[in-house]
Amino acid sequence: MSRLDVQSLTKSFGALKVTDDVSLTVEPGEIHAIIGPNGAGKTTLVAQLSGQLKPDSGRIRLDGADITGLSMPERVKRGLARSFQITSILPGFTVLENVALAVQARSGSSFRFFRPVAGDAALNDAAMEALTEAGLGDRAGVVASALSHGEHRRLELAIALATNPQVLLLDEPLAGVGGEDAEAFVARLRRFKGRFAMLLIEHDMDAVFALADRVSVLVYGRIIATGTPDEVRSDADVRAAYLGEEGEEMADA
Ligand SMILES: Nc1ncnc2c1ncn2[C@@H]1O[C@H](COP(=O)(O)OP(=O)(O)OP(=O)(O)O)[C@@H](O)[C@H]1O
Repeated sequence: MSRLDVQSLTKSFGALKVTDDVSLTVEPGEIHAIIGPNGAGKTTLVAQLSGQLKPDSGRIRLDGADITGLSMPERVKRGLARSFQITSILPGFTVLENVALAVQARSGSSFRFFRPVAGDAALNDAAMEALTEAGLGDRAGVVASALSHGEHRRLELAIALATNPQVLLLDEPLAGVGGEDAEAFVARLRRFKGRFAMLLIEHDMDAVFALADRVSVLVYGRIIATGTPDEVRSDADVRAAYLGEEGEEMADA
């Protein structure tokens, strides 16, 4: 199992420092959640970890190896995968084809994109296994456009699982998912606990406090606190940063 180690990461957009000297670790098998108000820089941080965005300075290490300069496909090959907040699913393809195609594309072999997926048995087996684990095994042959929103989110999870992650970056996996679907999703993520590490960005405080081993709080690009859910919940700085509705939500969680 792998460990992600982030040291003094910084990133500015013009005069706006969106990632301000961020250091954190995701230990093997750990779920480390990042919470913070809207615009705190959570998505920008994940984009730098996944290789989508280049940091201005700082280092990202996976199992001690410096991956700061690696491309997204190279990071995926080493076991660092990202489940996307923005849906990147092809509506006209089946659920199974979507997983198989995405795995090909994300592992850097996008030139094979239009090769008949049905011919690649190993790829299909891996895709099917990931779908089953994500709770979509019975929808494999359905076109993706027929999926509900909650099923779409599970398909995104399946795509990430199919790349066999050691560290999985989850950017708001519960966005737009409510009620029982959200509870089932949280239960599903809990089952993966210990198998690979997860960095979880999520606004749903119930989910964060139910899942996370540690929580870091990002405010204006800086981590103001890191600790167990209980430690973070009782931290005065964190409560001040979450004044209002979310603060109450945090106190209740
Ligand atoms: N490409 C960009 N160019 C300029 N500014 C950007 C860019 N991307 C993000 N920002 C700004 O950086 C800040 C952090 O944005 P980011 O999306 O990372 O925050 P967030 O914590 O993920 O927010 P949310 O919880 O609303 O998703 C915001 O002020 C945003 O407007």
